[in-house]
This record gives sequence, structure tokens and C-alpha cells, in this order.
Amino acid sequence: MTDTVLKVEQLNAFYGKAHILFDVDLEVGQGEVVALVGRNGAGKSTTIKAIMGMLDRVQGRVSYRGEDITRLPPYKISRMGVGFVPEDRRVFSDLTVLENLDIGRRPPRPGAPTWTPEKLFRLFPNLGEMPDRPGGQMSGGEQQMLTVARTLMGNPGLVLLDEPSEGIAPVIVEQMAQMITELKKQGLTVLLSEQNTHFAQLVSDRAYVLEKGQVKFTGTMQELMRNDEVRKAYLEV
Ligand SMILES: Nc1ncnc2c1ncn2[C@@H]1O[C@H](COP(=O)(O)OP(=O)(O)OP(=O)(O)O)[C@@H](O)[C@H]1O
Repeated sequence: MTDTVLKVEQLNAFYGKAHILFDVDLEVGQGEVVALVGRNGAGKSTTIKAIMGMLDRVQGRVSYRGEDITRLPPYKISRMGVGFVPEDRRVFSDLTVLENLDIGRRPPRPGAPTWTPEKLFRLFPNLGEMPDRPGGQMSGGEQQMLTVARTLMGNPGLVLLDEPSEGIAPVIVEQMAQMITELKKQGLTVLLSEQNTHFAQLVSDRAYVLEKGQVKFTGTMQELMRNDEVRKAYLEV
């Protein structure tokens, strides 16, 4: 693997007394797109939230570009260059597309692609057609794209995408896949959680399969797609 951007070691996470993640190890290298896959409730979102500092109780270690971020609050992790796109796409409904983008704006960051609204509109042409539309008057898929675009305005060195294909129309899912592929070409590093194996396959280099909060398989996307046993046991095929 190239330079390690994200390293998760022996991560355990809890909601109250419920033990959800068990000794999860994972790594994401510079420029990679890595998928966390698994069924409903397998622990994908919990892993992303634990990395982002959103859970009260975690054990183990999470490092970003060699720095320990395990017990930092989300805003500090975000300032260090980790972008997070939550499952429940939260756009500001009274603000326009451009105003939403402006809210995400941060200074350029060494080693990460730098984004402007113009550059993002080339990547998301449908947003470029509605710069003045309020977020509340957009479709779910458009809001999803705006959330991703707003996160990119922070010039992140790593983006965590929680279930990017969830609840959006198939045609938008394809656009989202193209967009992630384009982001990868531009050098972005991505960790995404995804229940839709087809989508994960379209965009990812490698995958970690989660089941009941444990990593059951890790390998390239091609290795996963060839491994019928793992897919039948842990994924919706
Ligand atoms: N806030 C919470 N409090 C208690 N338990 C939770 C909470 N959020 C999730 N869980 C539990 O943690 C486990 C893992 O959930 P998680 O959301 O990480 O799964 P997932 O793989 O992302 O699935 P999904 O696609 O449904 O989001 C599930 O058993 C779930 O019920």
C-alpha cells in the first residue's frame, strides 16, 4: 500500500452498554477508495462515526496521517482534514446551492485537491444548473450531491462517506458512482460504507466485510467479487 492516510487498530465501540464493534482493524492508503460493506446493522455506520469521534465510548486507536485522533471531538478531526458526509444528508434548506457550498469553504490544504464552486459544478453538472435554488427545493439525490460537494469545499485529505447510495434513484446512484470515480482520479482518498455491493464494486479498490461488528474479510474488490462463499455468508447478493 502507498502512504497510509487512515489507520484503525483494534477498534471497539459501544452504545451505552451495548458492545457494537469488536477489534476492527483497517487501513486506507493515499488515493484509495475503500468500502466497508455488510448487511443492515453490521456496524458500518458505527465504524465511520467512531473514526469521526462521534461516539462516547471507544477503545483502540484511530490515526490520521500518523496522528492519533482517537479521542478528539469531531470538529477537531474535521479541521485536520477529515471530511464526513453523513447518511442523513443535511443541507441547509433555506440556503441556496452556492450558499451551502460557501459554508463548507476552508483554506487549501497541502497534499489534498483544492475545490472551488466552479470546479465542483464541472463534477456535478446538475448542481451547476441550479446555483440559486434553495436546498429544500432539491430532490434527495441532488441534496446528496450537494452534501458531498459542500464537504469537498473543505479541501479534505480524506472523505468518509456514509451510505452514499442509500435512498436515491438508480440513475442518481450511477451519477454518484461516476462522481466518486472522478474524485479518485483527482487524487482524493475515500472510505465509504455501503450496503449496495454493486455500488461498492463500481467505485472501490478494496473492501472490508463487516458482520456483527467484526471484520470477516479483507481484500481487493475483485477478490471479494470472486469469493462466493464470503458474499453469500455476509452480503446481500
Ligand atoms: N444510537 C444507537 N444506540 C444503540 N444501538 C445502536 C445505535 N446505532 C446503531 N446501533 C446498533 O449498532 C449496530 C450496528 O449499527 P450500524 O448502524 O453501525 O450498522 P450498519 O452496518 O451501518 O447498518 P445500516 O445500513 O442499517 O446503517 C446495530 O445492531 C444497531 O442496532
